[in-house]
Amino acid sequence: MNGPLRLVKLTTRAIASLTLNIPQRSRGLKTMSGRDVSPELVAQLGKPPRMRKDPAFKKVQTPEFRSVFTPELKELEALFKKYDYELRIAGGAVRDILMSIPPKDIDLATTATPEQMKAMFEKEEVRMINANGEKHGTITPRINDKENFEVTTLRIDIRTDGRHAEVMYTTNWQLDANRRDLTINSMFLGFDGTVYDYFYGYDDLQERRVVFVGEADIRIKEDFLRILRYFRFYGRIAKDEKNHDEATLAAVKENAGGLARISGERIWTELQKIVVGNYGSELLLEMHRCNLFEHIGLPVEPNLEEFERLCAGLENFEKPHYPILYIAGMLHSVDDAMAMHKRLKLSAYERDLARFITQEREKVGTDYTTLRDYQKLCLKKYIQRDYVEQLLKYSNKLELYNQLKAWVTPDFPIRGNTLAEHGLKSKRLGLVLDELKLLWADSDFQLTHKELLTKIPDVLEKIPSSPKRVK
Ligand SMILES: Nc1ccn([C@@H]2O[C@H](COP(=O)(O)OP(=O)(O)OP(=O)(O)O)[C@@H](O)[C@H]2O)c(=O)n1
Repeated sequence: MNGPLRLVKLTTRAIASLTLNIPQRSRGLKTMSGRDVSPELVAQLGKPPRMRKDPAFKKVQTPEFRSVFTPELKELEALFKKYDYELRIAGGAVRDILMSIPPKDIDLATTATPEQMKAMFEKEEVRMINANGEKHGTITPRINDKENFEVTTLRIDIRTDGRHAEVMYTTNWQLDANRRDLTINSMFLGFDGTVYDYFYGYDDLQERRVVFVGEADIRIKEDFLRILRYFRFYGRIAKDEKNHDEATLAAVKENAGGLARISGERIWTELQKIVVGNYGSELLLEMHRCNLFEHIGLPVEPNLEEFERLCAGLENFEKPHYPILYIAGMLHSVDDAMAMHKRLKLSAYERDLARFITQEREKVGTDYTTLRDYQKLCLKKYIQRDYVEQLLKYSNKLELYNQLKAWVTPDFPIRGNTLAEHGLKSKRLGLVLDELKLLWADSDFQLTHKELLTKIPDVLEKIPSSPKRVK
């Protein structure tokens, strides 16, 4: 979730009822200010998730677990212990450790409130950084001027609007687990190696099963980006490309429109990880079947045939590939590329590559056949050499791709200012330069500075006196 959190206080009765997710307890819930608890929350109480009777069960002592214990983390743990607050590793890091993957970063969860943490760190003279995090319930101590840790207070989402959450702090670990997206992301790990798993995340991880905590529909409505997170983690965890939980897919389909409310940048970040991950192409096709495309800037009726051809061809090339390269296969035209850019806010590089590929791909095999053709393309002013290499990859031209990769571009013997000295200006100068480069390429890059200058009159003959703007 992003955006600031708003805190509300609930009555004791309301809190008690949240603990167990039992429907009858949801009736008549009020916040302390007398407001009704959100309908989503009440709905959430509608069906209790699969819950473990004995959630604290396993001692993990894998190398991945031990490797997270830097002296700084140990020091932080000792501090929380001294003040009698509980501290555990939370979410994604637990999932990774249990899969014997060293976690990228370690999120920590605690029973201490942000205020309590601040008081503790101030007293112990521990510097805190990123004061911004506080409005998200996260304090970031920097230990020994060496390592930062994000510590988030246990919380419950009281009210959500699909993007932001209104939260309440709690000291109940199960309630915090209950607000998380997937069962595999809902576990905690104590510093003695105990796994705290309330919703069978451990079993799901062993079985490579990707499901939401409780009802998928509710979890997705809390944050529609979770639709894409589902596909991303499916790629990371599942053993088989077609082993989706049917109820989950149904909820994804049902809530597809919610993605329209999520920012392009966040969608693109997830989408990129999905396409380059395991089963990337199959997942993209599944996302299409779930009617997600129109909400994430991709064509409602994508170029499936081209996409299939592209994915098969890319197998012949060494990975990784740019995510945008896969996506370009789904597009029919330059207009599709620009519409996608408008929605997803691609980088300038990605936008131009998508545009270049959709514009040039039909010329491969017709206008462009030899290595020389591609070398000439590389020499054009607005074309980066990398685009041309990507075009060859895209078109499954392995041999030409390798040849172009091995080609060292020789130095063009003429500079723009030499032409300026010959009275040529701006656009016309650029066009002459481009033409001379083509002649130079045709001479196998042999024409000298002097020889090229003698070609200028011929070149000028070919160029209209007031050229149209070239894109
Ligand atoms: N929309 C979201 C985003 C995050 N989370 C919870 O917050 C944790 C941390 O989120 P994040 O850092 O985004 O993902 P990770 O699970 O750590 O995955 P990654 O390794 O890709 O960072 C998740 O594990 C999950 O418990 C959630 O419930 N819903």
